[in-house]
Amino acid sequence: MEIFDYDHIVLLPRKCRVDSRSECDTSVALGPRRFRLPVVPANMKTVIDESIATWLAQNDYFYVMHRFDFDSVAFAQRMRERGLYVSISLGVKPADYATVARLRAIGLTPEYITIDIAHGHADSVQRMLAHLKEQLPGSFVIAGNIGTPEAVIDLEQWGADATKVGIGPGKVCITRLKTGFGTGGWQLSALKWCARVASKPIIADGGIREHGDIAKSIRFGATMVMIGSLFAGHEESPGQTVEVDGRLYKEYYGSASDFNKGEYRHVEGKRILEPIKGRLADTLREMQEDLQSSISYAGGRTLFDIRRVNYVIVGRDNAGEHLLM
Ligand SMILES: NC(=O)C1=CN([C@@H]2O[C@H](COP(=O)(O)OP(=O)(O)OC[C@H]3O[C@@H](n4cnc5c(N)ncnc54)[C@H](OP(=O)(O)O)[C@@H]3O)[C@@H](O)[C@H]2O)C=CC1
Ligand SMILES: Nc1nc2c(ncn2[C@@H]2O[C@H](COP(=O)(O)O)[C@@H](O)[C@H]2O)c(=O)[nH]1
Repeated sequence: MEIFDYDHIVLLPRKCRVDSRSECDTSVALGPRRFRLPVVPANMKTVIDESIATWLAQNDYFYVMHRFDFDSVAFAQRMRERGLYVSISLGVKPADYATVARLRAIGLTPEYITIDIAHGHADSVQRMLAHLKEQLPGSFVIAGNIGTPEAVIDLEQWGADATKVGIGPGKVCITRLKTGFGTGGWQLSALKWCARVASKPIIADGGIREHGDIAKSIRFGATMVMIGSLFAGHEESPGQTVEVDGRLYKEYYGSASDFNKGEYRHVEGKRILEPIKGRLADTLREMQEDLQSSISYAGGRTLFDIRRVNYVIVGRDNAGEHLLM
């Protein structure tokens, strides 16, 4: 198996089929809706809050609200009152079952539910998937996080409508250091490996450092990418603003960090500072423009035309040209 990450891959252009990049369509369907970009901010406390979720939903972007110290049912009701789609996160503990019961009691079926735990290839996820399919059958359920083809096959069989791939590639992840496990350092080839067996959409989660990494994820089988660090440093990001030597930063911490948990137990995340770089809307616009360029370099007009291109591996022992998957 080839092992590589985002840094090691360059995609190869094909003859251009458009006169302007504005002809290239970056939109993607996921479940019941179509979104402007195959990009979703991570469901983390320092990346998304209710006001960002509302803005994203109003502007046809996908969002997944985080689940930490947060009433997901009240949030879902407020989104409904605003006429917006609902996309929440769940764990697998009794409190998460209580959330499902409350949603059912008020007759509110979220369009999207993301089951999001550290080791998603687990009986606890199978039980929650079965429960959701019984109690809220109208919801599109994303389950993770996982990092192997076996896990993709199991989660899909257990009822997941999409899987989320990525264990430890994130910027504030320390899973690989603390446990020795994960897809950190080879996330892109782990994605390729998982995509080969997937029959449903994959969300590639973690390790995106440049806008071009979005196109690379699509090339290797992702339908959507989840991004934390690139979104955490905006003016409206929920993390605390910190000034260091006259420069402004936003704090960005892992969901499994002591900063999120409030205690130092089973810590697999850390806290860093991201330089503040303007407004979220401007970054999303730039991502869209860059992805339109990617589609044009792929000789395409629509997002998944990117999957047709060849690639080279650079800066690795096994460098060389590679044909289609
Ligand atoms: N993508 C990644 O690499 C990682 C992401 N995270 C994120 O951090 C957040 C918190 O995650 P998590 O702590 O799982 O959520 P929760 O605190 O909701 O815990 C979920 C459940 O899974 C159990 N659990 C957690 N890790 C393992 C494991 N390795 N083996 C067996 N059981 C486990 C927990 O029990 P107990 O605590 O008693 O073991 C708990 O019952 C999530 O958003 C998750 O996605 C966390 C780590 C890695
Ligand atoms: N191992 C850990 N992974 C975490 C933690 N908190 C979040 N995450 C994952 O990181 C991505 C974001 O990655 P980035 O490279 O875009 O910054 C996020 O979606 C989670 O899957 C954590 O505490 N430990």
